[in-house]
Order: sequence, then structure tokens, then C-alpha cells
Amino acid sequence: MASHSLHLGSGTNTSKFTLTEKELVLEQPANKKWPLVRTSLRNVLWAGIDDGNRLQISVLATKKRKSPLSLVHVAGVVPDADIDSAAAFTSSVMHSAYYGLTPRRRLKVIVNPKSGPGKGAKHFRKRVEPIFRAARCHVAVTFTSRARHAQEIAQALPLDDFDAVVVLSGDGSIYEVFNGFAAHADPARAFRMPVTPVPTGSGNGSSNNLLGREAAKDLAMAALNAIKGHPMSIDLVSILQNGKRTISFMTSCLGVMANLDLGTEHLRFMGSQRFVVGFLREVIKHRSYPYRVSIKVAESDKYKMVETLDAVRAHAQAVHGTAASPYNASAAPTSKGLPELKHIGPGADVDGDGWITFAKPVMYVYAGKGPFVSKDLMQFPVSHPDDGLIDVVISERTTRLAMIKGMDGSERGEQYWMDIQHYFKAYAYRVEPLAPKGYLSIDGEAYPHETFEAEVHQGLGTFLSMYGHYMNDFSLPPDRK
Ligand SMILES: Nc1ncnc2c1ncn2[C@@H]1O[C@H](COP(=O)(O)OP(=O)(O)OP(=O)(O)O)[C@@H](O)[C@H]1O
Repeated sequence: MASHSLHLGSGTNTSKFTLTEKELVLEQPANKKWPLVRTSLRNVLWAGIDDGNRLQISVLATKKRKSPLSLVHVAGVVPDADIDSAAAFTSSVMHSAYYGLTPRRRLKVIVNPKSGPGKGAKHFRKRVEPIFRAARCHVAVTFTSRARHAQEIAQALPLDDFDAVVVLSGDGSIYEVFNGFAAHADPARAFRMPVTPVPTGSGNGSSNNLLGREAAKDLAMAALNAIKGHPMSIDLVSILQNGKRTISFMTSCLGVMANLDLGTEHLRFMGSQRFVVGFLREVIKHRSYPYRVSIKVAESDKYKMVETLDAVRAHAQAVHGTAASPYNASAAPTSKGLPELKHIGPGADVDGDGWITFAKPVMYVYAGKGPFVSKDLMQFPVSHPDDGLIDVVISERTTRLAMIKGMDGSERGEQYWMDIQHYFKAYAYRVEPLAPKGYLSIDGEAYPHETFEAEVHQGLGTFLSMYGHYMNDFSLPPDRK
């Protein structure tokens, strides 16, 4: 029987626990630090009775609305007379807190101790692991000891043993995990294993996309997503270069934006500030870069892309975590191996129907899935997780002053409206560098600065999300609403 309140003790020190439709309220007058906790059911990690009579409740909660989530434990011996009511109450709490989810997830945790400012291991031990333990998750952790280690782990991952892969890193290690899945004995099934980032790198674009810019500052929110997020299908992108096929989940860039990523590796200790320093260096150099870019275009009207944003998200949110979600609707994968390439590869005709070509010196070419590429740059404000399209931006050269001004508001995606930014939604694209020197960065990895092709695979990969869509605010300018 559902039970919605529990009183333990007597007199002024009576502890009262109340379960409402949306919240768990813990009133403990004797608890000096947390006499009153009111937290959303999403933040409830565990409630139960251990050893026959020990009440255990663990939640994440804040004292002030904007402060980071703290881990709060309630523990105490339940008198014999109250054990049945305590058991009924905790079971109601667990039922409500994990509605549509399975508690005690089995998590494969990969920690890159070298990512960003190098605090991944410390953050795991101090902030993340205690939350997983409080939620009674089964945690199998590996600290990566070298580049490509995350890829090896993903490639050999026993898929039946885990419910999700948690990656404490920046975006580079997530790239490795998806490429490990591509090389797995059963890639189609491997790609349905949910991956979820905990941001300890420099850019952390994927965490910003899944949690939102503010929430991504709080490692507890990322840990909570690993426990409470539902699988969300995401598009992955095949990159073909010199006959080699790799998988990208996030961005490809050339020109200024590649220089400020790959050209600032030595400034890793600065965290995300390294990208600002890199950008200022590019402003001083003020160069343009020649490419031939061919795009199989699905949409090129910036206003239309923004107009559909809210409706697409509302639908995604409504079906997220239900049988109708794209993740469940596609059911178990039927084909083994990677999807066939339809638009690129030998015999592809980039001058054919639906393709456009752009060939002149530009400031940068940037293609990506997910709005944020770092916390300070919302490069693709109208990106959707699984629309089957990649957003491609070609930015023409502009004055130094306009480059600096373009930085202002970039965390809100305001550069999107600049006339020099040509924005496309694409099924596939191809870039041919017309000058030998330069950088090509794919998900932050250095690739040869040579011709490559890219094609999107709708819903191939899986993230965990508590929302069903990316978490960025973006809308039409006031004069067009
Ligand atoms: N123990 C290690 N020693 C050296 N390099 C490692 C180790 N473990 C992982 N790596 C490499 O570190 C690289 C960068 O990691 P990651 O992307 O996680 O951090 P980041 O580059 O700081 O963040 P972001 O991608 O968000 O900018 C990865 O490509 C991975 O191969």
C-alpha cells in the first residue's frame, strides 16, 4: 500500500518525512545542518531499510536555489513498532523517485585523469563516486592510463554487464568511446549502450548540451543524469578520409576555430579560458583559409530553423522515457555493423542533386551536433539530437572589430544571426582544403589537413538525458517574434 508520510520519534525532536507528488520533504529538528530538506523526486537517490531496522534515505538537495547540489543522508534506527510503516514509506519513495527507471544502475565509469586541468580523479572520488554509492549503483571504474585507453575499454565492453557508460573527461574521451563501439564485435548493440559525460575537461560541450550551461557547472547534476537520465538517441557522423572511416559525435572544424582548439593544447591547464586566448590570437593574425565545401542541404533558412525549434523539443520531451521515444521505438538493432554510406564514399557525386558548393577563402568551417561546443560558445543553437542532420556553418572573414564583437553573446548563440555566418542543416558534406597548411579538428582530435567527407546516421548513438532534448535557450530576435 502506498504510504506518503512517516513520523519517527516523539516530542519536539520527531522526524517527519513526507512524500508529495513532486517532492520529498525531510524534517529533522535534531539535525543541525539539514533540519529541513525539500527536494524534487528527481533528486532522491535512495530510500530503504537496511539490516532489518536501519532507515536510510539519500537525496541531493540545495540550501539556496542556485547553489550546487549537496548529498544529504538520513540514517537512524527504526523502533520495532514502526518498521512496517517505514518499509511501506521507503518503498513508496523509491517507486515515485524511480518511476519509469530501474534503480541501482550498473555503471562502467571511465575517468580520464589528464583531461582539462587534470582533476578528473579527484572529482570522481570526492563528488561523483559518493553519489553513485548513495544511489547503490554498481560501479566498475577504470582510470585511463594513456590516449586511446577509453576506446579500448569501449571496444571490449561486455554489453550485458552494464546499463550505461559514464565518462569523466572532456569531449575527447567520449569520441574515443564511440569509436570503440564502432570497432566492437557487435557495433549496432554497442551504440545502444547509453553514454553519459561528467564534465572534467576543457570544453565539455556534451555536458553543456545535456544539462544546460548553468547545471553543467555542477558535477552532481552530471552524476544524477547517470542515475536518472533516460536513453536518448543521438545522431552520429561517419567521417571518411583517405579510405579510413571514423565516428564523430560532435564537431568538425577548420580555419580559425580549429587553430584555437588544436593550437592551444599547451594551455590545457587554463580550462576553457584556453579557447578565449586562442581566439584572441586568431584575431591578431586575421587570416582567411581557402576550402571547397560541398553540402547536401536539407535547410538553409535560419528563421525557419529557429521557428521549428520549440515544437520539435516539446514533442521530444513528451515522448522521452516512454515507449514512443525514438530510442524505444527503434527497438533492438537488427543489423550488425556500421550503417551503409548513402551520400559519401567512392562514386559519390557531390555536384549532384541537392548538393551546393562554396569555394572561397573563409574564416572557418564548423560542423556539429549539439548547440554548445564549450560553455562559452553556442555554435549550433538550432541543433537537435536526432533529426538526422548536421549543422554546418561557414563563416566568412570579417574585420577584427567584428570578430571581437562576435565574441560578445557567443555563449547565447548570438553570432548565429551575423550575415557572415552561412548556416545549413545537412545530410552530408565534404571539405577540400585548398591550401596545404592548417588544422582539421574532429571532436577535438587532430586529423590530417586533407579532404574528408561526412555523413549523418540518424539516432545511431545513445546518450542519457533527463529532458529528451538539448538544453540551450534560443529564440527568434524580438522584431521577428
Ligand atoms: N592517462 C592519460 N594520459 C594522457 N592522455 C590521456 C590519458 N587518458 C586519456 N588521455 C587522452 O586525453 C585526451 C583529452 O581528453 P579529454 O577530451 O577528456 O579532455 P580535454 O581535451 O581537456 O577536454 P575537451 O575535449 O572538452 O576540450 C583524450 O583524447 C585521451 O586520449
